[in-house]
Amino acid sequence: MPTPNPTIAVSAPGKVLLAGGYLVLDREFTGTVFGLSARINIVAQGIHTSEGVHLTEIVVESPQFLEAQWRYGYHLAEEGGGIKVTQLQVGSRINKNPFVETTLNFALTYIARAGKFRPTHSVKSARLTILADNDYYSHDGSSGSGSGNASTPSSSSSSATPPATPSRFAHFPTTLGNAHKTGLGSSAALVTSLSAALLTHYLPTSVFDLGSAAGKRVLHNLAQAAHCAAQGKVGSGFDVAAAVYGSCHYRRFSPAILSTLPEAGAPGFAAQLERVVEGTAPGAEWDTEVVKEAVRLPAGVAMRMCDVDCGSESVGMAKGVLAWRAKEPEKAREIWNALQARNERLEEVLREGRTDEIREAIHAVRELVREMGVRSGVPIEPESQTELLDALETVEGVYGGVVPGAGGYDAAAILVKDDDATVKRIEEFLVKWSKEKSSKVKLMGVKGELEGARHEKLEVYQGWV
Ligand SMILES: Nc1ncnc2c1ncn2[C@@H]1O[C@H](COP(=O)(O)OP(=O)(O)O)[C@@H](O)[C@H]1O
Ligand SMILES: C[C@@](O)(CCOP(=O)(O)OP(=O)(O)O)CC(=O)O
Repeated sequence: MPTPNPTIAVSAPGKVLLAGGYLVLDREFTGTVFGLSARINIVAQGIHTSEGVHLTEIVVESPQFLEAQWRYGYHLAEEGGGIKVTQLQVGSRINKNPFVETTLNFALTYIARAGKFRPTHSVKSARLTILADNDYYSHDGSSGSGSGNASTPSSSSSSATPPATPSRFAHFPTTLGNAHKTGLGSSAALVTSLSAALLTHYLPTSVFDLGSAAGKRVLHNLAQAAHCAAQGKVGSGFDVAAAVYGSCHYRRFSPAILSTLPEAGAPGFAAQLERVVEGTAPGAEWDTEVVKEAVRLPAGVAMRMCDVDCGSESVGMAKGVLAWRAKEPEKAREIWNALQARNERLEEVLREGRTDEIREAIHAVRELVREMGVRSGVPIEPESQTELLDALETVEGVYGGVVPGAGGYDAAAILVKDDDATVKRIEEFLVKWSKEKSSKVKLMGVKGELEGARHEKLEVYQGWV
């Protein structure tokens, strides 16, 4: 009887781009990336079948949500196309999850190559359970911190039994498609943690070790490739870098690295994926730069996020900024060079613990971000956000804040004194502010955190798997 693959748990953090929005799309510039305490957790376990039953199936489920189970059969695609999954129907209809499906195609194909598996049979059936920390989503129009959003387990139609006591993982009485995302990078954290879970479950530690530098590199390259394929575009990849490495100074990879890769299941996909992931494909060596030591917070300072109840579309925003850059290349270069220097200065002030310089360093960054916004006609730091950030600075214990990532109306990242009294003052201020401005601004529970993808203890997920 072959030994079953072990039951394991891993997690990967969400992201926030504190500085370097837009610039980080270009390899000439960099981004200041923070990992977050909100994680996507995955438990991977074998599926036990009675003797003689040949079942080959991968089941992925998100028991926090309604109708969130995806079942797949799999086969070896012809002409070296790798392992390709086919979704099986659950109930009356097929409910697609392109991020899960693409990750399975990529990760299982790589695992079969790297583990030198014989044809499909050696990939055994498995069940993967996804548990997302509550701050990734809000519902009932509210964005909560901690487990405030938890509803009773009885509203579940899922097969798993949630624990009876309020837990770290809320039960959202909605489908994933209807859940309101808070913008913490759920898809990148999901693709990364699902890849890490599959690699750890199927491969011996001698081939893949999440705790090693080589393991992190393989995970990063695989997750970037799968995430780009699933979202149908190549972004800067800072969100996947945050999920793998946690907080870091990030320079993107050359997009050409992924252009050599056939579609999952197409002839030659398996061999080329292995080369791309291992960085041995000629002309496709990875040039990502991740400097973890560069990004730190001063002792006693925390990075917190505010959720502003109002969505903005960052894809259209990036198009607008890049169109301006193409139209006014000289001015854009001048602003981006200056902004890069100011972003690096902010990073340095934080790293070196110069707390009394944080506010001024943030003001310098925001000034040029606003200029880029005005010139491109894109609301990167719109007036309502300028007002909010300026007003937050009047709260004792708040050093300053920015519109993170692409900017827009929906979030603020703030640097604050890391104590309960400051949190209380901010919460009180935001209640008053929301009333006065007829908007909904909330302090989320999530904090900046340094660590990236990691192993977790199975006990944490008791009652869910
Ligand atoms: N908890 C989860 N379980 C399963 N899939 C998830 C989960 N969270 C996110 N996803 C996947 O990620 C997609 C959201 O990705 P996207 O719209 O890019 O948002 P984000 O900006 O949060 O990354 C979902 O449609 C789903 O496919
Ligand atoms: C414009 C960007 O540089 C930053 C966007 O950061 P956000 O955190 O706003 O991203 P989304 O999660 O995709 O909404 C694009 C990029 O780097 O890919």
